[in-house]
Amino acid sequence: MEDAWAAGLEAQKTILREAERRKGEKPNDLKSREESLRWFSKSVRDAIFGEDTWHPLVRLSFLTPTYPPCTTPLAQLEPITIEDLGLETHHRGRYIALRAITPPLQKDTVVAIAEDVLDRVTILQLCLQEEEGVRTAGDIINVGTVVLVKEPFFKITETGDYALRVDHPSDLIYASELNELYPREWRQDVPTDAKMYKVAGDLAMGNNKYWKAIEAYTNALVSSTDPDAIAIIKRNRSLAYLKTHQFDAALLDSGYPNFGPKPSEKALFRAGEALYSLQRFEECRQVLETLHTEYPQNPLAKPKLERAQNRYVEMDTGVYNFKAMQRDVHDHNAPDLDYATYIGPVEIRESIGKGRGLFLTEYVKAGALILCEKAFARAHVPQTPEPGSITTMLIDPFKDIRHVHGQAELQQMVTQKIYTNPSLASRFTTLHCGTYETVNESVVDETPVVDAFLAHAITWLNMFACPISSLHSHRQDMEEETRQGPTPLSILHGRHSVGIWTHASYLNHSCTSNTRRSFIGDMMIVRATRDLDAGTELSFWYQVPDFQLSPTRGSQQERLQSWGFTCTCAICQDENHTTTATLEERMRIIVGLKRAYFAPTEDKTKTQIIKRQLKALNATYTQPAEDVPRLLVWQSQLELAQLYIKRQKPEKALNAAREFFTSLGYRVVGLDATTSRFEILRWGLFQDRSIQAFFVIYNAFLELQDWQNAKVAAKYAMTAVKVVVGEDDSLGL
Ligand SMILES: C[S@@+](CC[C@H](N)C(=O)[O-])C[C@H]1O[C@@H](n2cnc3c(N)ncnc32)[C@H](O)[C@@H]1O
Repeated sequence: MEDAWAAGLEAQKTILREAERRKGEKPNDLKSREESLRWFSKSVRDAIFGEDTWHPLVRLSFLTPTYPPCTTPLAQLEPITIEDLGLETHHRGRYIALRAITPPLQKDTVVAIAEDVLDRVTILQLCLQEEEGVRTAGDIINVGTVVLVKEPFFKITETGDYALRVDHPSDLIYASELNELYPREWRQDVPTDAKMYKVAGDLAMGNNKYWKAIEAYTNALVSSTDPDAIAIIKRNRSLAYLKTHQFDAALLDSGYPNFGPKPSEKALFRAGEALYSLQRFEECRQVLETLHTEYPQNPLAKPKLERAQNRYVEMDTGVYNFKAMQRDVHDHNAPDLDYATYIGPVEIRESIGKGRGLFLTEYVKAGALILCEKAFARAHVPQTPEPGSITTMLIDPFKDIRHVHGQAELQQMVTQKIYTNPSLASRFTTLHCGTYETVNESVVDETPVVDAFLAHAITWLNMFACPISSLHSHRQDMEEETRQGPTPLSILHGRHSVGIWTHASYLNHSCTSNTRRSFIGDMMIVRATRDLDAGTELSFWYQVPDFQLSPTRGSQQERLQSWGFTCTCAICQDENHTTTATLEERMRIIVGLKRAYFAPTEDKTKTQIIKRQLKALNATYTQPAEDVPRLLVWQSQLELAQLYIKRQKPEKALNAAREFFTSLGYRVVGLDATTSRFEILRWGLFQDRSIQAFFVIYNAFLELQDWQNAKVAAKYAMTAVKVVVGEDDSLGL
């Protein structure tokens, strides 16, 4: 099966790569209407029986070479028909009017057969349309739907058929009969009675057909002159927009911010809902306060106002009910949480050699909350897929890149989000896009111009993998570790859903990072991992620098390759200056350390061997650990400390724990025979397992009956927990 799949995929990629040769050709073998309908019926049958793909559990979609969206107003484009379309050609300066003659087939794209005004037919492929839950394929296109495709792209598909492919959502215009570009040939005697359209809209609303309702209300508005009727139609359309997640349009139709002398209850309510969904909590709170004051009998006014107030407080203070957040994720299995974004004391500015970066505007202590950010978009991928569930795969046949799992969905989600809610677009479109060249126009024909390829480039460079909750993964990792011994860090990360967080996206990578990200559902929490001065650039790991897993020179740079930069942090620079012989020597010692740890010898012998080998390992480093944290040392150092605790040697455990922290560049006092209180004078490179190291110290002090120092260790352990799982409120959950 796998071989056949790989061969099938390769064949499709070859068709796409070779298509370019026929660029500009007007094919003389266009399918007739009957042939096209037969092709469509077969495709539907194959889709039903899972025979439309080389692998029944993989849904493939293919990227085409990038091209910009149309930025010419429709009125300045000239019409074209199917027989004049050239293959692999973007028909700049043209538009084509098409009418669907079949219902849609939902594959990786929405597919239908459509005719032009000369009765020729073509396959129409609509890419990156809304998710089925927001808009069904039948609402996107159906028999009789008339669309105008701007600057149509006619191409050879991966199956060798010809299709008109629409990548940019803004290149697709739905034409109503009242639109002057609606082809004359298809015009019927259209009633221009506003009342009739309004009734049609109301009926559609009653049947939960919100897209139809929007179309009918829009037609009603075109032919309405009565201001009262217009206000009512707009309020109704506002609700339809809310139901279809078009919050900008819903807000506009509600009349916000000018509700007039006697604001309507429905207008206030709908404006409140739209503002809430756009996360404009301060304005939302004000509108709902008016609603509550003007219409105290409205049963929803008070709870909705309280909800908006809670979001406002979170946004303003960074104080969250983390326990409730964790409950939402675990008990209610709801990865998309209803909380506000908090942006701590940070600003975006230039970071030399790294583009822009995120910088602190004030001093913060280790563990401080920097960001608690709701995802701009998040594609959920279950950790353990249900048997038989479909994997989506986005293939770039020209660069031979595969984007698996949530990445294809994420691109679709962000593309639709910025198209349907243009006020949110700039948060996303201003993110780093590498070398992708963007178009200048953002609005044409009063519609946002959405570049699907820009969305792809940004998604690729800015997305992060996320577990359903870091608390949950941390517990799983701990259980795994108890059963099997330490797991390499890289295995613990990157098996998750993916998302975009538009503020966190400004953090650059450093292997010597000073913050850590964690997740609760779709909330990303970024905390400082050390005390940091104002003006410090914040960084986190894009990839964990796990030199134990891939010890060869340059392996970390390889892991970072897809972001298109070379890390020049102190650790990476030091690696460049270290001889291959030394790197090999370190790996020999590491192998010896692992062997010693898992050997069936008694703990006393084990500790002696580990101690000796750690000494040899430390001797291979030339730079002080405060400048270059020793990523190959800390893990064995922690194992040594844990062995001493097991052997009830608290002083030795404290000493080994001190060495653990020293190897990561920390400066600590109070873990030796001195009388100083235990204290971290300088924080080093944070590792998740600092939690265990603090617990070693805590247990050692308990054994020594040094309650004061045990308390200090417990406090540090809680800071570490907060950094790793995002919070420390729900430890008892
Ligand atoms: C998520 S964005 C980070 C913000 C980005 N610097 C900007 O200007 O918007 C990722 C991109 O930042 C740059 N970057 C991140 N870390 C870097 C580093 N350590 N050195 C150089 N460039 C880095 C790379 O271009 C990478 O593709």
